[in-house]
This record gives sequence, C-alpha cells and structure tokens, in this order.
Amino acid sequence: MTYVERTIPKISLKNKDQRREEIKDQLFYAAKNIGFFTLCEQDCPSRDDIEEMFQLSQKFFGLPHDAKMKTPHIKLLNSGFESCSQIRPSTGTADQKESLQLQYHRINQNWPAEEDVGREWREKTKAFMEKCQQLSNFVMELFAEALGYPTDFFTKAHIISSDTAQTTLRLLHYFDTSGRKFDGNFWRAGPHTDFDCLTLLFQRTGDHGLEVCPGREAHTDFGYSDKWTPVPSKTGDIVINIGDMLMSWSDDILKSNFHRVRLPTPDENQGDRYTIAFFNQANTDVVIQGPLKKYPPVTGKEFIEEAMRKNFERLQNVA
Ligand SMILES: O=C(O)CCC(=O)C(=O)O
Ligand SMILES: [Fe+2]
Repeated sequence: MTYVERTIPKISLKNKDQRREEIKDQLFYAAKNIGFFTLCEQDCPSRDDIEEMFQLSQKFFGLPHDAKMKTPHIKLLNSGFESCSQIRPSTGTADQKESLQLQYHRINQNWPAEEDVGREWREKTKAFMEKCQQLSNFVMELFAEALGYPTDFFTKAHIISSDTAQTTLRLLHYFDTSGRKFDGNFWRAGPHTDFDCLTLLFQRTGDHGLEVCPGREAHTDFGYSDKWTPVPSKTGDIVINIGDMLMSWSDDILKSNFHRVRLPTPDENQGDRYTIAFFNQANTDVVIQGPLKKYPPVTGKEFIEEAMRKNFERLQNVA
C-alpha cells in the first residue's frame, strides 16, 4: 500500500457572499482534480451546531441495542439503524461500524422515539439538516455556474421536504478497537465511491483514518490504484466530496473518487470514531443527464437503485 502526498484543498467560506467568484474557482478546481476538499470558516452550520450534532449522535449510539433497533435499517428506503452489516464489494467483509440514516421527510416514520432520545433530539437534528442543505445549496449553485448550467440546476433537484426526497443524514459510529485483533481484510469503511451528488462530512479532531485515492476517469469505473492520501480531521471543518451522481451529471468533469476509513494501528488513537455525513441525492423524479449526453438519461430513483444493484452484483462475484 503506497501513500502519496497530495494537498486536499482547504477553502475558506469567510464573507462567502462577497467572494462568490473566487470560491467558485477554488471549488471547481478541487472537484475536477481530487474530488475532495475541506471547507472552513463557514457561518452555518457553525462549530457549535456541529458539536451539538455529535452530542446528539452519541446519545443515540449510547442507547441499548434494542432501543436502536426500534428504527431498523429499511433497505428500500435506505434509512434506519444498522450495525456491522454493510459489506463493501471491494472487501467482502462488514464495515466495523454502526450507523443511523435519516431522511428529513420521514421524521414521523423511521426516526428515534422521543422516549429514547429525549424531547429535543428530533427538532435539533432536523434543524441541523436544514443548515446542511443551506450550505449544500451554496456549493451546488457554484458548481452549476462553473459548469455553465443555470444557477438553480442542481438545487431545484434536491428538495428535502418533498415526498420524493432521497437526501440522507448518516450518523456514523466506528467502534473502539483497543485490544482487538483483526485478521484479514477488515476496515472501518472499505474502499468505495459515494453514489450521491455531494457529501458533506463532519469529522472530529484526532479521529483520523479517512483516505482518498484520486484518478477515476469515468463514474462507471470500479478500479482504483493503491496510491492513497489521508484526509485531515478537524472539528468544525467540513470535508466535501463529489459522488457518482454528480460525476455522471457533469459528464465526468467533476470527479467522484474512491475513499476508505482504515482501522487504527496499535500506536494510533484506537478509541471510538464518530463522523456525520450528509448525502445530497437528487429527488426520485429528477432526470439526470449531462449536456454532452455521455450517459443515457435516468431518474434519481433509477440512479440510486442501479448503484445499489451494481454493488450487490459485485458482492456476489466476490463471494
Ligand atoms: O466516516 C468517514 O470518515 C467516511 C464515511 C464515508 O465515506 C461514507 O459513509 O460514505
Ligand atoms: Fe463515502
């Protein structure tokens, strides 16, 4: 396994409305090359908002297993709680983690109950999703403009309050590995690309392990090289990466690259690792096709279904 030093661009959002053009250039450059970049000095969500969301997440994961299983993962909706059940086609082993996936419009359907997480949990989580959406919209507007599309091209396809929404907030908890020995191909999260448009990832200072492997030319490619680069972790900053849906929608101009979270080595922090991901996925009824028509048109629903199908097909090939 080789490590290569690369710069993960760090882009400040200070006075972002006055610096729109400058930020647009920086985002476009980062998205065309490495597909990963870090946003900092944003007003919203603030560092306090992010820290509060981590506390809410820890509150949920601290519940007894039975309480967490009251909102089980529903594959068809890609929502709910799962533990050690996500098997990546790249590894054939289950990720060493548990997660809760939430969709804004399903707050009364598959979200933790007030009796378990307390009165304010849902409202605060909902407000955090709104803040994530607001920031995502700013980034998606700039990508649309940089690609020469109308400003609202992507944002009007991501309406989280609609019944057709697919955007998901995923709370992630990677287990403490102290004293544990893993034989074989085990990962906190095996190598994969995201299949959404844009992922906002919140990490905490010291919770290392995320690594990226740039170089993908087409969103349909499954191969990746062995040249990885660590992505720094800092509480309050926001790591953004491009997913397959946006790579396709930009005719492969913006790059969705492989990334993974490796298990800590004995001389690293082996404690619990918490992260939060906000996956922007276009509404089910939106048609996805870039202006060059490099790929046939598909709806948001078909895109996600196909991504899931491919992942499971590969899994069968591995097995
Ligand atoms: O937790 C992380 O650092 C990355 C998670 C991730 O890549 C994912 O859930 O898709
Ligand atoms: Fe990912």
